[in-house]
Amino acid sequence: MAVFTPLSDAQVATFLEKFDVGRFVSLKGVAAGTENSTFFVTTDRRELVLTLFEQGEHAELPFFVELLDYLDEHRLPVPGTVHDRDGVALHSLADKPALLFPRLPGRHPQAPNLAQCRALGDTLGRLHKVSQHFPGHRPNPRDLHWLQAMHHKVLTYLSADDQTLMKDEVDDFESAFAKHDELPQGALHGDLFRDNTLFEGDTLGGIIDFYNGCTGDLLFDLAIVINDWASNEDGTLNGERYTAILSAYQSRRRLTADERTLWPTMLRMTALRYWLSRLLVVYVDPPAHDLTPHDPDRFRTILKARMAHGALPLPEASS
Ligand SMILES: Nc1ncnc2c1ncn2[C@@H]1O[C@H](COP(=O)(O)OP(=O)(O)OP(=O)(O)O)[C@@H](O)[C@H]1O
Ligand SMILES: N[C@@H](CCO)C(=O)O
Repeated sequence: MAVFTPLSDAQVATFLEKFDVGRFVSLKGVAAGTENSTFFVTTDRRELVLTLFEQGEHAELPFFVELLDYLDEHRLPVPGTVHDRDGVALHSLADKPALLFPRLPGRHPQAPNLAQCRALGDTLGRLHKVSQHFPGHRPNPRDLHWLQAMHHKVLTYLSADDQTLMKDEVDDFESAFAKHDELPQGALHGDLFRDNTLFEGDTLGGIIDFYNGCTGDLLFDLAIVINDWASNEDGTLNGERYTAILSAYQSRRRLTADERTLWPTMLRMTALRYWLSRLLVVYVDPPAHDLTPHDPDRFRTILKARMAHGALPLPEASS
């Protein structure tokens, strides 16, 4: 379930009058999603998505609007926000911050094929190329500093072996990153899992859910993608998907020497980032709503596989 605040047809019809989007026809709550209330809205002119923000830092919403609009202006397949007749995107509805988006086409891929992996790698490479010039600023809220500060909170729930594993890994990341200058920076999606993409066949119709968006190491975003898109059931890397994503990505943006050196560490660090965030949801800060949390062990398995086997060699750019 992902409608925490129900809306009536009349409320939405009145809300839409601020915008030049046509007349209200119908409203449907969207079942997917865990954080916000999402609705599909049909008017006599178009299909829209209405999001009510239920939690998180509302002060950061203007950053997300700027980022989405910037990427949309640069022709990335993201839902740029719909602005009202006065040019305002961010509104309030049912006492919650509200944004209206175009509804993008497609479905989330469960088992992405290689053409879909290439499309994702190519689009992420393009996104990172333009996002290096994005003027906004929001420090990555899930970076190494966060890992250092937060991992203490879950240690008590872990076996002695897992406690050692987590502490040693965080120390290792710290010394690996300390040896290098700052990596290439830009705006990141920050959570680019398969269920935040929409595909029509092999065409990437949209990247959604930018609410982990921030600015920081571009390599962080790429490592999140590889761990979710190119991991086998046992956590090991799927070589074909790995190569398809990374060669398409590098045809848009070649990794620097420092990024190549830190790549195996970044894969481990982003695996631990999700192991930890999922453990925090299960043990420390469970959601108020009755939702099944994501499985933390999935990312422990991925972390252990990266520790055992490292990364596969980085492919060259595809032509
Ligand atoms: N612009 C869009 N076009 C088409 N579908 C969309 C769009 N935005 C959201 N959706 C649909 O609504 C669902 C929930 O949206 P979203 O992922 O933003 O919610 P959320 O509550 O932030 O979820 P979570 O953080 O758990 O992924 C998506 O899985 C997708 O199916
Ligand atoms: N993609 C996240 C959930 C949304 O932030 C996870 O899989 O844990």
